[in-house]
Order: sequence, then C-alpha cells, then structure tokens
Amino acid sequence: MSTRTPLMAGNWKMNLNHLEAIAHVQKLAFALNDKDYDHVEVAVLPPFTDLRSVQTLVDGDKLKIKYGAQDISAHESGAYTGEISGSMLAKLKCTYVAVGHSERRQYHGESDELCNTKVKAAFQHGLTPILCVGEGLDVRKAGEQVPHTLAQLAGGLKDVPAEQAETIVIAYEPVWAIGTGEVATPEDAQEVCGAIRGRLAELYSKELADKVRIQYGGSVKASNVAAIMAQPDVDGALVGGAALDADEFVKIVRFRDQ
Ligand SMILES: O=C(CO)COP(=O)(O)O
Repeated sequence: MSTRTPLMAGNWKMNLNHLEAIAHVQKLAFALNDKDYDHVEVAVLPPFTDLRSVQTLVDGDKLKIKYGAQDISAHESGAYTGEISGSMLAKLKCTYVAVGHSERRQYHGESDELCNTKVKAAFQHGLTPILCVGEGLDVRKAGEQVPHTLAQLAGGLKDVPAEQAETIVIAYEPVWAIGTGEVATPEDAQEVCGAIRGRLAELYSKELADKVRIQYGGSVKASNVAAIMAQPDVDGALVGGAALDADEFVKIVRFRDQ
C-alpha cells in the first residue's frame, strides 16, 4: 500500500486574470471541506500575475489549498527581462512550480538542460518542482514513449541530490493527450508512470522511488479520473482545461466518489 498522498493540481495555463483567480479559489474553498484534504493534496498553478491575489486569499482565510507557478527562471536575478525568479516565488510562499511543461518545451524551446537548471533553481529556493515529461504523437506512434520520457526524466534530474529528488513531483503528460480530449488509457498511463518509478529506483534507490509522486496529465476530467487514479504508479493528476471549472475540479479532487 502506497503512503504517497495524491496531488491534484490545476494548471490554469494562460487563463483567469487576478480577479477571476480570486473568485475561482473562493469557489474551490467554499466547495472543499476539511475531510477532502484527509487523503489528498490540492494545488493550483495560476499565471504569475495572479499569485499575489491567491496568496492573500490563502493566507487570510488559512485555506488548505496550495499554490505555485507555471514556470521559474533559470537565473537568480538581474537583466533577464520578463523572467520571474525562484526567490520571488518563494517570497509569495509558493509551494510548487511546474518545470518543463510540454508547452514550454514546444513553444519556448526549453531543453532538458534548461529544465535541469530550473529544477535546481526551484530546490534552491525551497520550492517543489513538478517536472513535466511526456512524448508527442510521433514518438508514441513509433512505440518509443518509455525511452523518450525516461531520457527527459534523467535530463531534468541530472546532478540533483537524493535528499532533493525524493521530494520532487513528476508529471507524465503525453503531449497528444493534452487539450485534445484524447485521454491516455489507464494502462498507457501506468506503463510510463511505472517505468518512471523504475528509473528513479535505478538513478537513486527503490526507497526514494517509492516516495516520489507521479502525476498523470492530459484531458483528465471527473469522468475518467478514478480509472487513472486506480493505477498503482499514478499518484495524482495535473489538470488543464477541467481545472478552470471549479465544480469539475472539485469532482476530480473527490476522485474516490466518482
Ligand atoms: O497540460 C495539461 C496540464 O498541465 C493537461 O491539459 P488538459 O487537461 O487541458 O488536457
């Protein structure tokens, strides 16, 4: 029996301004009750411009919802126009930061090397990286999803010490299943999430691998979350579109009831 607490995280992507963010988090806070948090952790990853508003709400009302950013600069500070540093995110009491989301890799050319620097920057500031990995459709069609994803995993974790790596969250997000309505089957998700855990055991130790939470992401909704969560190596979901609907996201958090 796994002792890993599932992490249900909403990646809002470039949606919801800071006023909408407040309304959305208030809806989540109103709908979720203490019991919901007994067996699951809930987090939102809003745009940078929303973080201060979300922090004020979470702090002020002592909410159990955690929050984080969708990206982090590889740099510390200085002349890096448009970048947001780890220390800025830590100052806003972010818990999580997504690193290497496929949309960053695809549209902003982020390499495994850059993701590795960002993972280290996150740890340096006490943030927990959610390292996103996963294959595109061409790789899936060639049957190369496991080696492809494991190479991204190893690249992102290069030279990351065990005491940090054991706290990381890995999000397996097959690119062909993101925003397409095309959800991977629970068996597809398990195949790669299981392989990720196996590689973590090789890179570090079995004990460490057993502690790391591995999320699945890609068209997760209330109607498919339970089957995905039933897989032994899936420890949560990174939810895009469905996280923008508070009622739907609450149902995802309550995956045991679905
Ligand atoms: O990219 C995702 C989460 O990071 C998944 O997005 P969708 O849930 O919209 O497919």
